[in-house]
Amino acid sequence: TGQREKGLPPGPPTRPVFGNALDLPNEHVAIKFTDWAKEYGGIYSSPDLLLMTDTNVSILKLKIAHNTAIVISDMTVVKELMDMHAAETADRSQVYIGEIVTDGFHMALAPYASDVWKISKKALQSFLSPQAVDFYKHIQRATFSFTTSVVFGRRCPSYQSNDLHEFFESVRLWMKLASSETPPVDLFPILKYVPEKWASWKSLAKQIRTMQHKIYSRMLHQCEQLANDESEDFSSFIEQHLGGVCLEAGSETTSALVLLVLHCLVAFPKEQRRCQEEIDRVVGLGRSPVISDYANLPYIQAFVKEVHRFRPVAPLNMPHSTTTDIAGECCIIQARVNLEAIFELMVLNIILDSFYHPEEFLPGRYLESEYGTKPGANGQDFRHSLPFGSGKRLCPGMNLATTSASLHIMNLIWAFDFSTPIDPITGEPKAVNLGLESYNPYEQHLYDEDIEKSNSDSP
Ligand code: HEM
Repeated sequence: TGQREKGLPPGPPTRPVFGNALDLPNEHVAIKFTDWAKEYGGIYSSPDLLLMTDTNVSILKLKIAHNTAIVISDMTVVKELMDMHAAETADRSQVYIGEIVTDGFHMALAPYASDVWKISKKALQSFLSPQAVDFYKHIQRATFSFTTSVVFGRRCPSYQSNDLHEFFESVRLWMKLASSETPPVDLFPILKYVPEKWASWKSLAKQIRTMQHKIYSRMLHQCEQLANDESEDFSSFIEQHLGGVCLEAGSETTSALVLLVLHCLVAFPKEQRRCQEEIDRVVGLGRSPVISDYANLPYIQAFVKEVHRFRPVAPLNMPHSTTTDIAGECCIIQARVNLEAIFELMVLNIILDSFYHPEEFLPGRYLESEYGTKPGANGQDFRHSLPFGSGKRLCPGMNLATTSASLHIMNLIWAFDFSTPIDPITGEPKAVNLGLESYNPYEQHLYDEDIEKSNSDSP
């Protein structure tokens, strides 16, 4: 025990029984991993490693005991193992404490082959897809689904469903028919006798009638079928847990991202000013930002990408586990090995080669190249989804998180100035601590100085 098996990538020297467990600090394990990555390269191994995932978020601290952990910090290896061998590296190893707390119903901890993961994944795809994250459509779908479940005993889990599309199309046509485009037939009943070829409103009314009949009879038919077919209904227990999993996985992470952005706005006032100038130019004072504005705010987008790189919310990702042996170009990895894709992007040796001044906060790098890499660097294996994991376990809430964080960030930048308090002794703004320890407790004090904007009427 504690010895590195033959065939594993190189790694730090081990001790009998403990392996490398004693070499790991209690906090900020990512930094230790990063030091080892500098020494042993983009992939290395550590037998009998006691892993801690460190998310920079105080409430989430998982301890996972394993025999062997493989730490990856090289984008090409991430691509090979997590993308090209996605199915074989999509497992999670058992977390005993997690089993006690969740009875095995937690999607993020569930084995890849389990029903819990498969059912949860399918359910989340329907309401966390990019289309579903369009909030306006989402509200339409939710209210429609609520009514259909009461009336027809059937939810409408997707905005893509025919029922929903056809129904709202029929509503749109109804509205058109009821608008001023239609002559006032009830006021002038003689209009009823105008032949249809000169009264397009008559054709429209018949078209709506046909549509409605088709939709409602189909839904009734489905309802009758459902009464005899329970296979489509997934366990309410999983459903119940899924909501909790999303709350757990989604709320703290998204708020951590927004807080990290605020932290960097405070720490980098020049960049803050540039974000504000951009939003003032694009959105102006008369209304608050909406999600469609984000596409027109390249500097703010670059700022957020730089925050993801500079201080990732989940620098260690979540460990994946292998289901079979993998003979990759980079190495041979046995089954049931833990893969830790680490994203401490600021200091990784491979990343040091890819970015200009990687230790500095420079949003402009993302205006110069897609992934912020320096000219000539091999950026082909990079991707913007990296902070959300990889392969089959890629965060299903990525679109929701991106949309909701973007909305918060735009509105905060639009409405407020952010700064540290003035030091009463020096009369200067207090220094900003950008070290890892300053994440928690979150110490920065934020001030709203732009009262005019924050009080302005917004639609
Ligand atoms: C800034 C916000 C977020 C970040 C940085 C983030 C990051 C991550 C990461 C790194 C993983 C592990 C991926 C892997 O194993 O490769 C993950 C998994 C997951 N996330 Fe997120 N996440 C965020 C928001 C959300 C939201 C809003 C939801 C849901 C509403 C969500 C639901 C989940 C779930 C269910 C999993 C488990 C997926 C699985 O094991 O198959 N996350 N997330």
